[in-house]
Amino acid sequence: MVKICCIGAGYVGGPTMAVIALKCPKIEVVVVDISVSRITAWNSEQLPIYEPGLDDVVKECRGRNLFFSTDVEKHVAEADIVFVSVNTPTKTTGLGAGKAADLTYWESAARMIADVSKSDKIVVEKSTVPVKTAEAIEKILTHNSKGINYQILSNPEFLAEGTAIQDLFHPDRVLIGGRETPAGLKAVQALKDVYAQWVPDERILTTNLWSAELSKLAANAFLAQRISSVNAMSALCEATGADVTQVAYAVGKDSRIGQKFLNASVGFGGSCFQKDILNLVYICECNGLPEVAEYWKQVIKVNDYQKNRFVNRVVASMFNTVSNKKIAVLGFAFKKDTGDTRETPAIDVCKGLLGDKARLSIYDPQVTEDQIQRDLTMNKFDWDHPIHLQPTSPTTVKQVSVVWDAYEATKDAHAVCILTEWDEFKKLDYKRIFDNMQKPAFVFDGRNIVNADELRQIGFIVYSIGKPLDSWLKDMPAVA
Ligand SMILES: NC(=O)c1ccc[n+]([C@@H]2O[C@H](COP(=O)([O-])OP(=O)(O)OC[C@H]3O[C@@H](n4cnc5c(N)ncnc54)[C@H](O)[C@@H]3O)[C@@H](O)[C@H]2O)c1
Ligand SMILES: O=c1ccn([C@@H]2O[C@H](COP(=O)(O)OP(=O)(O)O[C@H]3O[C@H](CO)[C@@H](O)[C@H](O)[C@H]3O)[C@@H](O)[C@H]2O)c(=O)[nH]1
Repeated sequence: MVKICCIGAGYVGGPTMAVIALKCPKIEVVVVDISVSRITAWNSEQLPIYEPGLDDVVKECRGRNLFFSTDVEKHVAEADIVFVSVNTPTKTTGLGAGKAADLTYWESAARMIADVSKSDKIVVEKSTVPVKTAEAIEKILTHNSKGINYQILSNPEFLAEGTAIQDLFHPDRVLIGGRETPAGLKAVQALKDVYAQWVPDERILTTNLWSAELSKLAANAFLAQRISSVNAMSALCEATGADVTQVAYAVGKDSRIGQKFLNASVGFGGSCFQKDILNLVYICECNGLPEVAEYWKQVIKVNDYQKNRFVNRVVASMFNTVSNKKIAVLGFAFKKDTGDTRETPAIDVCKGLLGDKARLSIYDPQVTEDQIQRDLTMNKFDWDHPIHLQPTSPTTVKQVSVVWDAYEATKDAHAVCILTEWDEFKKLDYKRIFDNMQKPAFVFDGRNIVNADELRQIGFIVYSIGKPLDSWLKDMPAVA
C-alpha cells in the first residue's frame, strides 16, 4: 500500500488529503501537525475549519485510510510520498521584510524529513513558495541524505476556500512540476497516478519545477489583478454615474475576458492574494526587474485604496464623524462560506472606523468573538504563523462588541456596513432593521448584495460600491 504523509493540517493539508483518501481507498494518508489543538480538532466532531462538504468526506475516511496525528517523525519516516503544506508567511523582519516569503517552517520541515528518513521519498511542495524553492529544499535533503534518494515535486494547490471540496473533486487543472530526468519523470508519474484516480488525464498538467512554482504565484496575481481592475473601475463609476455591475457584465461578455472574478467589492482578502503578490514583487526585484515588480505592486495598492475609500465614504456621509456612533458590521470573514478571517478587508475597515472613534457591533455567522478581537489587535502578518506561535491577545478593543444576530448588531445603530456577502444578509428584514435604527439610517454595502432600491423605499440612505450615488452621498463628497 502506498503511504502518503502530509506535514501541515491546515486549510490546504486537511481538505486536500481528505479528498485523496476518499478517492484513493488503497492509499493510506496521514496528516501530521505540530499543533496539538489542530490535530485534536481533526480527530473530533468539530473540525478546525469550516468548509462546506468537508465533514462528510472526513467522516467517510477517518479511521479507514485517513489519519490525523502529532507523531510527525514516525509518519514521515514511513511514507513514500511526503506533502509539505506548512505556513509560508510574509517575512516581518530582516532581509525582504514585508515582502519576501518566510521559509522558516518549510526549512524546518525539510530538515526533519532529512533527519528521520530511512527510505527513498518523493517530497511534494504543496505550500505556495517562491520560484526556485525546490532547489533549496533539494540542497537541504541531499546534503543530509545518508544515501537516500529524494525527488522534489512542485504540486501547487488552487482550491479556493468555501468551495474547497468541489474544487478538489473537479479541479480545473492539477499541476505537477518535476525534474526532467528519468528519476524525476518517474516521480511525476507516481504523483500523477494518485490524481488520475479521479481527475481526467487532460486536466493533469506536467511541467518543469520552476514553471509549476511560478504558475501558482502568477495565477493568484492574475486573479487579484482582475479584482483590483474592477475595483478601480468602481471608483470611476461612482464619479461618473456608471454602474459597475453593468460595466463588468458588458466587459465580461467578451469571451476573451469572461464573466468570473469581476465582482466589485470592498477589497479582496484571504491568506493568499496579498502574500503571494508581495512574494512575486520581491522575486522580481531580486531578479533586477523593478518595472515588473512595480506593475504587480499596483494590484495591492488599489486594494488598499479600495478599503480606505470605503471607510472615507462611511465617515464623510455621516457628517464627517462617526465618533461614538454605533456602526453595525455585518460579516467579518474574508468571503462567504468560510470562518477564515486572514487578511479580511473587514480588519482594515474596522480599524479605520475605530480610528474615527466609532463603536462597532459585529456579527458574522462563522467567526468567533475571540478571533475578531485577536484580528483587531494583531500585528500585520502575525496571523500567518502556526496557531500556537501566534501572540495571544490579552487586550480587547473596548469599542467593539461581537454579537450573534444581525438584528442585535443593528439595534440603535446609525449605520450598517456589509463586509461579507453571506446569503443570509440578503434575506434580512430590513424594514425591521430600519425601524430599530437611529435616523438618518445608512447602509454601506461593500459587496453589492442588497437591493438598494428596496432599501431606499424603506427610508435608508444606501451606498453600493461602484453604483450611481444617492443625492445625499453626492452632497457629502468623500476624500478618495
Ligand atoms: N488557504 C488556502 O486556501 C490556500 C490555497 C492554496 C495554497 N495555500 C498555501 O498552502 C500553504 C498552507 O496554507 P494553509 O492555509 O493550509 O495554512 P494553515 O496555517 O492553515 O496550515 C499550516 C499548518 O502547518 C503546520 N506546521 C507549520 N510548521 C510545521 C512543521 N514544521 N511540522 C508540522 N506542521 C507544521 C501549522 O501548525 C499549521 O497547522 C501556504 O503556503 C499557503 O500559501 C493556501
Ligand atoms: O469577483 C471577485 C472575486 C473575489 N473577490 C474577493 O477576493 C478574495 C479571494 O477570493 P477567492 O479567490 O474566491 O478565495 P481564496 O480562498 O483566497 O482563493 C484564492 O487563493 C487561493 C490560495 O492561493 C487559491 O488557491 C485560489 O485559486 C484563489 O482563488 C475574497 O475576499 C473575495 O471576496 C472579490 O472581491 N471579487
